[in-house]
Amino acid sequence: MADDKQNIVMFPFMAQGHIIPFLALALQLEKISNHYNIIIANTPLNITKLRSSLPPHSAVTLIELPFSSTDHGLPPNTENTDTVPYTLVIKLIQASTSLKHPFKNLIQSLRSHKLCIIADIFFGWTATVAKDLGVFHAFFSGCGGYGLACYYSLWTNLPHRRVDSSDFTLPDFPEARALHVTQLPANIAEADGTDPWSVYQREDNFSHWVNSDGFLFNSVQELDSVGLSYFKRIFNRPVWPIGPVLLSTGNGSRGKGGGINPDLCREWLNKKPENSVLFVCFGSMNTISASQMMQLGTALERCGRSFVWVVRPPIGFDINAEFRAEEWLPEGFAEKVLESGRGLIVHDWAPQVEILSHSAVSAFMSHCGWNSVVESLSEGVPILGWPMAAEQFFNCKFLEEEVGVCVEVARGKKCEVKWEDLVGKIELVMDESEKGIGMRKKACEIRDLIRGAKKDKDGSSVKALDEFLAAAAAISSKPKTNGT
Ligand SMILES: O=c1ccn([C@@H]2O[C@H](COP(=O)(O)OP(=O)(O)O[C@H]3O[C@H](CO)[C@@H](O)[C@H](O)[C@H]3O)[C@@H](O)[C@H]2O)c(=O)[nH]1
Repeated sequence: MADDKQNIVMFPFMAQGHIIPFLALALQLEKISNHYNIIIANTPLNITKLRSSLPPHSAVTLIELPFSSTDHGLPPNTENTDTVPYTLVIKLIQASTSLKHPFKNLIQSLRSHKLCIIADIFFGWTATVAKDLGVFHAFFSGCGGYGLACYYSLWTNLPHRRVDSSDFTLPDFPEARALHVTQLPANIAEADGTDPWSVYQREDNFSHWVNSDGFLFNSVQELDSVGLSYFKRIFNRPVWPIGPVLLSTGNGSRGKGGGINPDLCREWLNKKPENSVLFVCFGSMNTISASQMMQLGTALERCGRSFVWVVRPPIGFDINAEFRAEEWLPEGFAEKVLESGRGLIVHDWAPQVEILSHSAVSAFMSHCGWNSVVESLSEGVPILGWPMAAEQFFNCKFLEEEVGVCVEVARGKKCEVKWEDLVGKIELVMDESEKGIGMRKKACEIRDLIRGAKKDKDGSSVKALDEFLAAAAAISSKPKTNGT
């Protein structure tokens, strides 16, 4: 690699929701300038998948770090959260610390060049590796500032363990106001500081964050200032909101490869009137319970709206197994939907960015994963929030209470859901009611704000990325004194 170029080593956690924004950022950096050698490091199977997602002329280099899932008590070939049930995700996370030595070796081998590391927020330990070797390091958060602030504060303080009531506040993030215990992901609700999740987050992850040089966020300053300022306050480090970083149409197949041909999907949407379709999708790794699925199916049947619904086997079944519509959906639902053409049931994976950008789509029922949030709001599509895990509950709260572009329809993978309630909320957002009109208008305002952040050289996200690259170049050009 040419010496005058800066090497940027990017290291996402092994989950589609993390790899997608890293790949999007890698392609954006590649487009901005040919002064960078962009390297994405990951485990062999993720690298294979990434290779097929790279555009043909991309010069992004992919580097495999050795990893054997069976060494860590995981099933063979388990290298991504999309192939394991949620209960095994912690094992995969713990196993990821075995990448420390290969990662350190990689960084050492590249140290004679200008070098910068952009690592995942689950890989806190990379900041200490970087500090030891005297290499510039930043985290890139695929989560928004507000959601991650709540998530970080909860793990580090476990405030819900110290109160008797169901409502509580965050000691270092009062801006979030009251949280309710039902808004906690299962692993935080159960955490006591000694469980495997707490130990990983506190010891292998968060305790290393002080060693980083700053934080990149797939977010927008004008939208997310409160959450972003939390990280400036806690870490006294620069925060660069550079979003939205999106994988646009034409990047070939992503994720699991696609359960529907994007052309067919587009043709189906082309036949629908503007603003008439509800899109239902719960991210790259989540699904709902069998009873929730039945209620949602009934709601979609009764509400009379057109819809695209990405389905996966319900909780308790192998998420990658074949979908049994006759068992998990209301009787005759799939046939009726097909005959009437009112709905499109997509198995496992749909071209989400393309669907959300279609003018026929009016609302998005989503688990509020942050990629989904930015993809939706970038197109001015309001959200029916059904948070399920991680920081999704706080994203949903933020979007509903602070931004006004979301209505929460359900909470978690175990809650009781009634089809009548779902229909009511779908109507609320999609109807010509005052609330629906207001929410859609607000979503369009946020879309314009987001687009403004990426526009020309004065957009806040454009400037933030320039500032980050300048900081990385300045620090990584200095002669290294520490590290061996
Ligand atoms: O059928 C599908 C399903 C998903 N996607 C894409 O997959 C990504 C999903 O990301 P996200 O919406 O953020 O959901 P998760 O996969 O659940 O994301 C994880 O990572 C996010 C960012 O770090 C966190 O906000 C979430 O809580 C965490 O679960 C998005 O780019 C979607 O466009 C598709 O293209 N088609």
